[in-house]
Amino acid sequence: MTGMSGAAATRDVEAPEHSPPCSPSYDLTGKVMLLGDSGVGKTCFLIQFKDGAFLSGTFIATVGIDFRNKVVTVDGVRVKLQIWDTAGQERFRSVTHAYYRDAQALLLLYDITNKSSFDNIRAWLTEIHEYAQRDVVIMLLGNKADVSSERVIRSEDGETLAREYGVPFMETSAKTGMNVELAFLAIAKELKYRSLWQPDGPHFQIRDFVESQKKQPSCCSFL
Ligand SMILES: Nc1nc2c(ncn2[C@@H]2O[C@H](COP(=O)(O)OP(=O)(O)OP(=O)(O)O)[C@@H](O)[C@H]2O)c(=O)[nH]1
Repeated sequence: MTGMSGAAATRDVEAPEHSPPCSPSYDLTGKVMLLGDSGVGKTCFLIQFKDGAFLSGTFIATVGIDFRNKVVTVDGVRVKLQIWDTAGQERFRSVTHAYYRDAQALLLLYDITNKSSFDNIRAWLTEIHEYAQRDVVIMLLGNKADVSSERVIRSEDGETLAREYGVPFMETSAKTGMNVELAFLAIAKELKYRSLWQPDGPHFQIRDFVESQKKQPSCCSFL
């Protein structure tokens, strides 16, 4: 009933009068995918958002694709985010391509301590443009911002790349939780805005919202 396909989130239709008197626990749904090289922290990012916990210890690569749901409330509207955690390993790409089409939003992660994960962002964006909806919401995230001693990608480099592609950007930490909730909140707000859009209604710019709300890592970028 509340599932969405296509580029815009859908509103729940009102239940017919003969339906049982239970209201759905959300007003909109949206499908979000986490993308990026293996090891950038996609699974940890999702678990931090969903459970407020950080998975440390042995790294177990995702096999194929997995998902979790979480409802966030933005401006009184409950948005159920269905979040798909994809495997970053090359051998699973053909599996994940099939899921791009229905996604309303994509969180594209690199690891600030891993240069190749940053260099591969352009290839990820090419893939996104090939397989995803044209108006999919994309956000670029530089994860592991807590590991400042091993930083190899400056925050400015992330900013510059994001500006080139016209997407919002912030650095995040799945370990400390920095900016994790904000990333999903911004997506939920954008989906709500698109779903309720009216020519004379309020205006929402996801990039401005992210810029005004994002936290910077406690230690500045010094590279
Ligand atoms: N310090 C720190 N470590 C992190 C962070 N996010 C993830 N890690 C670590 O990075 C490793 C990889 O994390 P995952 O979340 O499994 O990476 P992934 O992107 O899901 O990898 P695939 O499933 O192979 O695509 C794990 O050892 C995590 O503990 C972070 O924000 N900070």
